[in-house]
Amino acid sequence: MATPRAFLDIPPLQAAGGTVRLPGSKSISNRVLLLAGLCAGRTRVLDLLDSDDTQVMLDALRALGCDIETDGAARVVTGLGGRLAVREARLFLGNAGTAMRPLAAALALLAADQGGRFELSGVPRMHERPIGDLVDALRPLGCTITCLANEGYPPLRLERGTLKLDAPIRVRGDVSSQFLTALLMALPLVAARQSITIEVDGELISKPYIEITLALLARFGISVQREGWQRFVIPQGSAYRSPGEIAVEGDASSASYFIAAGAIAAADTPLRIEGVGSASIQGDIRFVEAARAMGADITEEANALVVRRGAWPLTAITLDCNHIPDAAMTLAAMALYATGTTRLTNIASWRVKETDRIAAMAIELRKFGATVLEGTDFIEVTPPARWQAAAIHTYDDHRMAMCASLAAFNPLAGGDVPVRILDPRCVNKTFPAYFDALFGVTRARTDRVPVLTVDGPTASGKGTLGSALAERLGYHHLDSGALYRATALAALRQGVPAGDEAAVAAIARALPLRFENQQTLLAGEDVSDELRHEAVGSLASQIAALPAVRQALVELQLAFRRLPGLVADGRDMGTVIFPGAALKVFLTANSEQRASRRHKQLISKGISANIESLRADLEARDARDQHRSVAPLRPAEDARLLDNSALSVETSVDQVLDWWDAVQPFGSRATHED
Ligand SMILES: O=C(O)C1=C[C@@H](OP(=O)(O)O)[C@@H](O)[C@H](O)C1
Ligand SMILES: C=C(OP(=O)(O)O)C(=O)O
Repeated sequence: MATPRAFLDIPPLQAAGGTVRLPGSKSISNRVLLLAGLCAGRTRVLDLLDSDDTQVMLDALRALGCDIETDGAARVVTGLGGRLAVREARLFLGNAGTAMRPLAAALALLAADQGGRFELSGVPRMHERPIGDLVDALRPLGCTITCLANEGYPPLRLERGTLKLDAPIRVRGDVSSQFLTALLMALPLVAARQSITIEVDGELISKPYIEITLALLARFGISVQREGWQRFVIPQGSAYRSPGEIAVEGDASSASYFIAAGAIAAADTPLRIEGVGSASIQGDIRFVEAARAMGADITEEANALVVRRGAWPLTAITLDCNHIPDAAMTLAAMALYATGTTRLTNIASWRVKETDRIAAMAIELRKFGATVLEGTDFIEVTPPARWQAAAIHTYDDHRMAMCASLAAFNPLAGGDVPVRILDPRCVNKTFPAYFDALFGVTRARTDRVPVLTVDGPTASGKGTLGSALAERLGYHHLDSGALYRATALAALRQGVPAGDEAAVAAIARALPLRFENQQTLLAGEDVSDELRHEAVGSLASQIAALPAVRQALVELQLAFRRLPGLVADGRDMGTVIFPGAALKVFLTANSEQRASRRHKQLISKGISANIESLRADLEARDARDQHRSVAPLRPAEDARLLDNSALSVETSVDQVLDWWDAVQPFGSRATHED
């Protein structure tokens, strides 16, 4: 399933269970990439996260002259060995704090020491995320840093300076721990001749992220000496040494959504989460303790977690969340299922992350009917007395989208409403396949999984329309014609004649067919092009008239109705297979148009064709389809008719989406600002 652009509607969810594999940790991935890029030689990185945040780091390293190869599932980074290969670059770092802050420190030191001019920028929100404390720590060292728009914020320009490293370096840690992390990762670059001391001013937040930094520095040969959280010393002569190969753990913050799903909805089957466990170096693994306090039953393995529903409803908690700032957002979503009021404190940093997360969470959770109280550094959530369907703004914040998806379990707490996630692609920051993963381990009542059917005669463009709609809605796509064509192809290959109904039905029943990445695979072989051949098409039309064959394919077609929804195109989708579909479209076009489209399609594939005979053939097929006794081709009584003879594909798609929106619980207004 492709994540749609505008919104994703999640039907009410009933249960969670099964196995999910986590993507790599963002915090580890970007640290490992930077350290591999700064040290000498090659580092093979396994299980790297592939997402927007790591993409900007990879692009930046490439722009700086690091060689990055793909070797099977691994990435191999050849580092700079502490010497700038490129003296000037403009680096775009999106909204990745783990790229902006550490790269700013490393390039500020390198540019000051070796000469150079680097500009670091990001998305507009990145230019509102503070970096002043890091700039203030680096300037006294002789780094030349200019804030190009507002003092204390990116974009930044970094240029030649004169380094003075004798005095301890002071940094504030109460706005973000990433400033200290940035210094710890960058300063070994200049620690050859003297030890370097960093002193933290004030209370350090998000401390466990410093533990990740120290653990990974150790893997790269740097052993930092420390006195609590106040003083860190990088010994003289420190130099990065590649570990050769390093594997990235699954992301513990990403695990939190599935831990929550298990705590809320794994009542029958446990939810197994693979990729992190008790051996994790990520602080967010301590989300497990918070989830347990709310009632989750969690068994920890070294690299996996098994979650079951424990206490139900969940128990409200009051918790200082400073140590788990990211995963704490998930507790706010779990609070929707708790008895009483959950209070999450010491989370002021939420206000300077991807969005003002305290404000955003308060506004959006209220839409479900929850009572939410916010303060400068806390949030209190009391569950809805009555659940309301809501369209949730995500503010380009991946965690807002992932947290909001958990509200779809509302049937387990007396609700029965779908959840609309606006701009769901924001999950690309750290977890591009989030919704696939979620739908892989959750279940809704079949009749709540929405279906949109598109029926119509041959060459009416229903396949094109169906797949475009599925893409826009983020739904699965069933091209039911392909099932008949694949049965026909299999029959042709096995020499079974169309007249042998029982034998063709047996082939249909056991059809080893899969749809994957726009390909149709028959027994593992890509037959997408072959299915379009006229011989296959005309046999398909003949066997589609056989009742036993149609019956054999019913189960297979019904099985396509999976979360989050289905667009099914064919000839009897709305009349026979999915008679309860929320929207049925009957697509037509005149035979002249259809013959001309089919002609173009064949010619573009290098297959010669005669337009007149195609048209005669189409009309003969229409007659056969309309008059067959089983499931004849006709519009369902409640179908919307769409004649696309004079319409572009985009116009047809927009028309159907308008109809679709009108039958949704939210109505079309819910997608706009409200
Ligand atoms: O160092 C890191 O990898 C991170 C530190 C935390 O930021 P703060 O230190 O700003 O709280 C966290 O929120 C962020 O997602 C990742
Ligand atoms: C705060 C986050 O990201 P960043 O690394 O950009 O700070 C986050 O992922 O929740």
